[in-house]
Formats: sequence, C-alpha cells, structure tokens
Amino acid sequence: MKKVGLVGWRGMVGSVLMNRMVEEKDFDLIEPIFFTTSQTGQAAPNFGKDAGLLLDANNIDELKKMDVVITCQGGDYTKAVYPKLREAGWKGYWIDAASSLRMDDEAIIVLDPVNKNVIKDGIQNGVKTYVGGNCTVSLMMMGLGGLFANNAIDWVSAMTYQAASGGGAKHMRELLSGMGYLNQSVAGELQDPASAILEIDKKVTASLNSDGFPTDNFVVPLAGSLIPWIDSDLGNGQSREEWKAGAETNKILGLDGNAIPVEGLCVRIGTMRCHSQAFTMKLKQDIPLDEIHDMLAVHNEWAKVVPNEKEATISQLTPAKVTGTLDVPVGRIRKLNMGSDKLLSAFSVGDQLLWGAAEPLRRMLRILLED
Ligand SMILES: NC(=O)C1=CN([C@@H]2O[C@H](COP(=O)(O)OP(=O)(O)OC[C@H]3O[C@@H](n4cnc5c(N)ncnc54)[C@H](OP(=O)(O)O)[C@@H]3O)[C@@H](O)[C@H]2O)C=CC1
Ligand SMILES: N[C@@H](CC(=O)OP(=O)(O)O)C(=O)O
Repeated sequence: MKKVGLVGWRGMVGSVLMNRMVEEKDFDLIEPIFFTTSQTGQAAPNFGKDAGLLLDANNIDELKKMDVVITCQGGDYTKAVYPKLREAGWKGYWIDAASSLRMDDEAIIVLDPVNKNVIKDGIQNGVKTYVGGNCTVSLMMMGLGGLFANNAIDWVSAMTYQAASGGGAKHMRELLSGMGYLNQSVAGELQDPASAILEIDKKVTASLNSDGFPTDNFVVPLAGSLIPWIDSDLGNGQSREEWKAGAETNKILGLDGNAIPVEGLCVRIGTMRCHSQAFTMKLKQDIPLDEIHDMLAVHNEWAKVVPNEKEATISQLTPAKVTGTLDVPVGRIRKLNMGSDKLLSAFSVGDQLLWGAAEPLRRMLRILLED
C-alpha cells in the first residue's frame, strides 16, 4: 500500500477532499499519514483507519518517507517545503491544490475528464508533480469540455461570478456577517409592510458604507454589492485570476502558449461556494445547436445540458441547485444575434470546492494508485 501524506486536511478544501475520499473509499487503498503545521503530536483523524499521531508538515525527513504527498495547505507552504523536499532527493508524487507550481515546466495541471492523456503521458515520462487548476478554469473546462475536445473553439470570453469560498473560510463568514448586518439595519422596517422601500434602501446603503460593516477580509463590502477584481493586479489592466484563464486552459489541454485565447473579467459575488460563468465563444465553424448539445453532454458524466428555456434555467442553473454536487450544468446555449453563426453563448455553474479544488486531486491519487 502506498504511503500517502496528507497536508492541509482540516482546512476548507482539505475537509471537502477528506469527505470525498471517505465517500469513494479511497482510504481503503492507502496508508494515510496526516501532517500539520500547528498540531504536531496530537491524534490524527480517523477516516475509517487509525493513523496514529499528526506529524510535522515541515519535517522533510518525515515527508521523504511518503510515496505521495497531497497538500491543500496553500501556496506559502508549497513554496517553503516543496523545493527542500526535492533538493533532499525525494522522488515521490506531489499533488497540490495551490497555484504556486501550476505553470512550472515540471508540473502538470490535473483535470482528468479533460486531460487524462496529458496526465498518463506525464506519468509515463516520469513527471512527479501534479497540481489542481484554478477553480474557474477547471469548472469552465468541465462544462465546455465537449467543445474543447472537438477542437471547436476559436476563442472564448469568460465573465465570472465567483463565490466567497474562493477567498477561504473567513471570507464566507464575512459574507454572512455582512448579510446579517444589512438585515439588522432595517429589521424594524421589514416587519412593517407599509414602510417605504426607498427609506429602507437609504438605510441599507448607509449601512453598506458605514465603518461597522464587516470588511476585514474582502476589504470592501461584498454582501449587497460585488467586487470586480479577484487576486492580484498584474499592472496591465488584468487581474491574476483573469490571466490564469488563458494560461491554465492551454496548459491543461497540452497546447502551446495562448493557442486558444481565453479572456474575460472575474467578479466576486455574494454566493457561498458555487462559481458561475457567462461565456461568449467564437466557434471555428458553424455547428448546429443540437450537435453542440451532444458534444457537451457526452464529454463527461458531470456536464449537464440545461435547455435554454426560462423554467429549466431558473430551476437547474443556479448555485442554490448545484452547491454540494459534482454536477456542472451548462445552459443559455444559443447563437448570438450578432451577425455570425459562429458566435455562441453559454452559462455554467459549479461547486468550486469540488471540481474547482478537491475532486481533481482525489482523482489524481486514484490514477496513481491504479497505474
Ligand atoms: N479556497 C479555495 O477555493 C481554493 C483554495 N485552494 C488552495 O488551497 C489552500 C487552502 O485553502 P483553504 O482550505 O481555503 O484554507 P484554510 O484556511 O481553510 O486551511 C488552511 C490551513 O489552515 C490551518 N488552520 C488553522 N486554523 C484552522 C481551523 N480553525 N480550521 C481549519 N484549519 C485551520 C490548517 O493547517 P494546520 O492543520 O497545519 O494548522 C489548514 O490546513 C489555498 O491556500 C489555496 O492554495 C485551491 C483552490 C481553491
Ligand atoms: N482565486 C480563486 C480561488 C483559488 O484559490 O484560486 P487559485 O487556486 O487559482 O489560487 C477565487 O478566489 O475564487
């Protein structure tokens, strides 16, 4: 049995990963060893198997004993530990949720329903470092996988609606605190059906901009507002989150540079853990809608085509419906009335902690175990 070191298992992404590993009985196939950066020596969690005590996640000698290390601990941890581990001669498999190593030549971005061939080639060629993709990129590729696989896309613009969870657990809490703060500020008026809506709105706006509104994590209000910037400022008008779309999509597909341009604006909105995206695509040729539906539906078992009708859309294509599931529904598929039959729109929703973070890592482990 392979010794698998788990780092970051009690964080938000790590907890989702542990749940999925239990559901899929992955622990039956491995010898799990749990690491921590803060609780060395305490009892390890028991996911159906006694795993002794927590080991120090910065102890290179202990990590060196692992066949595989899976980390959801974050980029700073990866930057601090991964080079030392490799310099110490460790030849094991490193599976990582953080973005730090994604674009390194020695790393493959994993999303096996889309790039199993790239992963298999990598294993064959001795690649030992496998990194999960950015959440919006992975979710776009799960939803539109059929079009990418058929080399049907000339370019795509992805306008995102990203959930608070992308920032981490504290950001989710802040969103809820903000919602509560706004509600409290007009609780009395809401009880009274006769109260004037413009008075309510005035109070809500004042609350949004008041010093008491919780903004420690997002810096500005999210509840009752939105934030059209995610991740750092690259200085060229683009956010790092927007840059990832083109860079990672092409790397996942094993294409050079920006072979398929992917561009757009990334926006944080007040949802908990589902990222949504509105796509505008130029197809390489005019493909009939029913063929597009077929391509999307057969590509992977999680992409679900939603008919472009009001009832189906509002009941199936929302974070409320999708949260906690592996489904990636894709709807609003239509040719845009802009003078070309090659211009297509689509909208997708997906749980960013599942396909956007934990699931590709879990499946990468499975691929290694089955290899
Ligand atoms: N959030 C997201 O959407 C995505 C995140 N990622 C990557 O995953 C990394 C981890 O993200 P995320 O899971 O959100 O981070 P968390 O902040 O939830 O967890 C990170 C670590 O914080 C430590 N920690 C300290 N206090 C607590 C506590 N009370 N409960 C749980 N853990 C605690 C744990 O380490 P220890 O046990 O060692 O103390 C834990 O592993 C990110 O930095 C990013 O690189 C990737 C894709 C998406
Ligand atoms: N940046 C994403 C979450 C994330 O962690 O992305 P990445 O793994 O690319 O750093 C978001 O905020 O929604």
